Amino acid sequence: MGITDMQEAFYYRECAAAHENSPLGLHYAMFLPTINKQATPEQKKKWLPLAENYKMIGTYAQTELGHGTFIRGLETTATYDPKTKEFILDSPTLTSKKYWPGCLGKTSNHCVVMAQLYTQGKSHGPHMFMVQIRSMEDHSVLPGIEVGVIGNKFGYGTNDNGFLSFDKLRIPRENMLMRYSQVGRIPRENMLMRYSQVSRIPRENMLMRYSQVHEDGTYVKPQNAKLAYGSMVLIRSSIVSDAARGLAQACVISIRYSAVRRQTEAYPGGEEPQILDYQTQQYRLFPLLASAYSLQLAGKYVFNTYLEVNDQIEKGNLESMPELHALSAGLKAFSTYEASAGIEVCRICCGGHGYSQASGLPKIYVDVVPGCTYEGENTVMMLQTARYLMKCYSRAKQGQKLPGFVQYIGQNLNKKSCMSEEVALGCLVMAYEHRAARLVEAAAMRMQSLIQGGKKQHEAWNGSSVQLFWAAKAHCHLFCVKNFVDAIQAKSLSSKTVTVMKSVCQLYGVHGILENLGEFMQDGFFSGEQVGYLQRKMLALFENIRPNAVALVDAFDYPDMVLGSCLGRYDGQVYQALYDYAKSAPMNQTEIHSTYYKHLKPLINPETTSDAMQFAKL
Ligand SMILES: CCCCCCCCCCCCCC(=O)SCCNC(=O)CCNC(=O)[C@H](O)C(C)(C)COP(=O)(O)OP(=O)(O)OC[C@H]1O[C@@H](n2cnc3c(N)ncnc32)[C@H](O)[C@@H]1OP(=O)(O)O
Ligand SMILES: Cc1cc2nc3c(=O)[nH]c(=O)nc-3n(C[C@H](O)[C@H](O)[C@H](O)COP(=O)(O)OP(=O)(O)OC[C@H]3O[C@@H](n4cnc5c(N)ncnc54)[C@H](O)[C@@H]3O)c2cc1C
Repeated sequence: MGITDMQEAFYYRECAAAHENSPLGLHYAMFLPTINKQATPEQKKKWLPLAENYKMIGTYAQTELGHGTFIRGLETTATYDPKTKEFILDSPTLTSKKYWPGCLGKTSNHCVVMAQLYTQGKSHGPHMFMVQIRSMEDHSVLPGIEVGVIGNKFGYGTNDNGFLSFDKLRIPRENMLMRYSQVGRIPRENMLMRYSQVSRIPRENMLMRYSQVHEDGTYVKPQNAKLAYGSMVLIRSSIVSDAARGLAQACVISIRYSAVRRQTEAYPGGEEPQILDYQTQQYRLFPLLASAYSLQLAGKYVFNTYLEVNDQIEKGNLESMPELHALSAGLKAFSTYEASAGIEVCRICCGGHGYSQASGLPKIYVDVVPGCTYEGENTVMMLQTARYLMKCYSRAKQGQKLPGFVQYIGQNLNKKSCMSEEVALGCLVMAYEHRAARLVEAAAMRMQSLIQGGKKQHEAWNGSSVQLFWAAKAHCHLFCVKNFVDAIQAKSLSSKTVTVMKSVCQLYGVHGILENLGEFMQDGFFSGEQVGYLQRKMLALFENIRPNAVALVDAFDYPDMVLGSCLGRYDGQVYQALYDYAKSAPMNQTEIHSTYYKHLKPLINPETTSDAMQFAKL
């Protein structure tokens, strides 16, 4: 299609087949970026044209039957043979078989494989290798490889997630993609070596962007071992917007439908009101609308931060890697948790029709919810963020200045809320900062008390991990609230837009406090009276947002073809669309279904079963 920008290409594909996870999804989302980010210029020159022109079609094969989260526990091995300058890839155990990678089972002819690197008898941890798994002539599986699909899943039916194992497959050193810290360049004649691959291929197939194996097998380690995790950080940074998009689309469908659907007399003999006028419907949907706006802003921020930090990394400055990791890991978890739960609420708010595929909501849900698992299981990601927050806390206690969004850590916790009837945005931010700072401190105190009580570091960590999770979640929630408030206050929006968007932002902050009241009140930061202000403000904001609710979802500007929903159509012709959808159901193409003759007729009219048997033989 000639679109070069990754995001634009994604939107184009979304329009063509919304939430139909593409069998080339991993090719675009991880295989191409991994070559781009983990490759040397020479190797990009060799592979990118092939991959961009769909000669090499690939995926990112890291997860195994036995390990997904714990990358350092992966069992696939890549052992360097200095005699032939090759790596021997092997799946030594049942649990080492790659399992889950998207587009692996039947589509890809290459994959980037994460394997434990062994050279000169020593292990150097997980590294990436470019491996051809199918012939580029006839797509047959190459010798030494077993590959297939993993079978039906909760969703993702259009993606051939697969399994893959190696039986002492020899691969070249050529693909260790390396641009920096090149100690001793790969001999030129090896670099541009024609890329052929069956059994004996030179050692250059190892992705050597950041680390390298010399021809004699000497290993040169990268500036930071986590650079090899870069592709995951990119996807995590993209998933936040992806989750926001799913939640926004679900809000469009459920709020438009709630403006069309009328149900139950408002009073005896009265007309049936739009269900959007029920306060309980507003209580469930309007905060989700606010969350969709908040997550969209958060998604933009984290992706822009990724681009900035990745730029620095490419120039050798790794200083902001930890902060980017903590931000992307935490927001990936926070956004997919919020979006998945929110899409389900949107579905339920549409009653029976929400349960129909005609609503478009099940498809959005099964497309977004695996985001809680892939690219780093959410709890594990939150704990990674907590790990970073603990380090910030101890630095704050030593009087060190903290970067960016973590400056609130270590603040004075004795103050009380400034919340008044007006519910100022600044008081909302202060409340979230206080909550997060308090939970970070509580987790740190818990860790310290366990260690002082004799627990080892890892025991204290596990014994504090619930509080660490709470702290990380509060940190991410603060980020989203503050980022939303900053956007409202910074935006040069028209006064009308600011008024409406300020209400949406206020609702996001107020609702988040009321839904997590214990964490905000545990230390008396809020008085009971101030909680009353918040409750009254929330109900007032529902009334304030109601007249603009449909306009606020129309503003997301998703075309009907992307929503794929009879309930969320722009023209509101819901019932005709549902009826047409039903009529078009394949089972309605015949008046009597063939199974009647075989299974029902013998029960209903046993005497005429013989006709049925005749029919069954047709
Ligand atoms: C276009 C839009 C598309 C959007 C939709 C796309 C759909 C895609 C479709 C589906 C696609 C699905 C595709 C898939 O699913 S692909 C498979 C995805 N799999 C994962 O994400 C695995 C998750 N696990 C991990 O990442 C690691 O094992 C973790 C991180 C958990 C531990 O790791 P490890 O055990 O090695 O480390 P450590 O815990 O000892 O910590 C050691 C230190 O390292 C630091 N550290 C750790 N990690 C990073 C990092 N990344 N950058 C910078 N630093 C990092 C860490 O802060 C710590 O620092 P310090 O505290 O010591 O200072
Ligand atoms: C739709 C889909 C697509 C995928 N695509 C790909 C792909 O293209 N390529 C690829 O390589 N992989 C892919 N995966 C695999 C995915 O990356 C892993 O499933 C994910 O990383 C989680 O690992 P796991 O399955 O081993 O879960 P586990 O880590 O076994 O998680 C199980 C439970 O254990 C808990 N747990 C694990 N470790 C810890 C810890 N340290 N502390 C506290 N709790 C812990 C988790 O919180 C979770 O509740 C895909 C998965 C899905 C569902």
